[in-house]
Amino acid sequence: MFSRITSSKQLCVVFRNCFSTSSRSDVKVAVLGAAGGIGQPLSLLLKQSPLITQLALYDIAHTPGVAADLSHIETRPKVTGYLGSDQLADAVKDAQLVLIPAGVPRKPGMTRDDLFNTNAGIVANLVDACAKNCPKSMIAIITNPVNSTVPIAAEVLKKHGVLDEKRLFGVTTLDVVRSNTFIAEAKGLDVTKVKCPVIGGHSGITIVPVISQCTPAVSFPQEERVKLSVRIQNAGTEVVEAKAGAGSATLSMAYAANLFAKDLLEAMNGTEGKVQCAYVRSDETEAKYFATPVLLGKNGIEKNLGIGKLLDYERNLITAAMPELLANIKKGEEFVAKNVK
Ligand SMILES: NC(=O)c1ccc[n+]([C@@H]2O[C@H](COP(=O)([O-])OP(=O)(O)OC[C@H]3O[C@@H](n4cnc5c(N)ncnc54)[C@H](O)[C@@H]3O)[C@@H](O)[C@H]2O)c1
Ligand SMILES: O=C(O)C[C@H](O)C(=O)O
Repeated sequence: MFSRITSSKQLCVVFRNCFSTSSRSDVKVAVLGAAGGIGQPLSLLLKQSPLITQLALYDIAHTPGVAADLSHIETRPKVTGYLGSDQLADAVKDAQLVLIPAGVPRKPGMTRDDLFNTNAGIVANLVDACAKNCPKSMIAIITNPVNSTVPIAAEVLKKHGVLDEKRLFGVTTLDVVRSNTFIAEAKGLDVTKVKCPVIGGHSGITIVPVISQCTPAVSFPQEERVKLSVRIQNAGTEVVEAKAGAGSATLSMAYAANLFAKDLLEAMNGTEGKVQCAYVRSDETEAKYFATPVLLGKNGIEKNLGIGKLLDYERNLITAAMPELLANIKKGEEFVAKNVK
């Protein structure tokens, strides 16, 4: 091939074609809270994506350093840093995907709902900027309490008249990642082949692992199934306690959010068959928001794949989750009604 090249212009074309990626259009991804425990490793993982052309990093502290550091990596996304509320609009302007891990994490003894008072306002403010500057963007909320911050985001977008429920996600991928890991460990399976859906919400008993739908199929005596399900529900707390005051899951969360973002970006780019569990607007149960597997497409959620067949035990877990989930959703909606103009 190279023997037939006669000019430097031709060489450039060959070089570009050899190293081109599957996507040629501009894809801007913004991370809000990019200097945090999740934000930094997540941004590092996103910096490795050939599907992203601009990686916009926003935080209220430390983004110039994080952006300068990441910008030296020899990968496709161009990194830009934004610091403080004056630069928020530019950070999200025309983004196709906004990932939000901004806000405070738990300390031992706290529930995710204990973060509501601090994080509700942070999420409302960041989503307000998205509504104004990138109204068609996919928005993926990581900030806890996810059960409430997703309804908050929806209500803010609704106030601006730009809510598209197919483009709003609560990121619950870490629950799936944990289930896959724990099941593979328990059964001695290749963890890369294990896929276990987790549905419901993202806090304590609202997390509902559906081990009966795991692939490959696995069976457990009931006592062991209960123990494993409870461990999955409490896995976040396991990390909070191990970190002993220094925060919650950051590295595994960055891995999980990157997995979710990768599948969503690929689906937006036309790859078919990408499925992830996510906490989304739902008609599956009486809860307005409920995590289930969703088929991703160019415009976000192509199809909600639903709850599927459950064991009585799993159905009972949903029943037990419902009061807390409904209260969390109501709390988020009421926050916007009372506090956001
Ligand atoms: N969805 C999940 O599965 C999951 C998993 C782990 C953690 N989380 C949640 O993610 C959030 C972040 O966790 P972390 O460990 O990265 O916390 P962190 O404290 O390490 O980082 C949070 C970052 O947010 C920034 N920030 C605060 N207010 C902001 C604002 N108004 N605008 C922009 N940035 C702002 C901070 O400066 C900080 O850099 C927490 O709420 C945590 O509970 C969710
Ligand atoms: O447990 C937390 O507070 C963080 C996160 O929601 C998790 O599941 O690790």
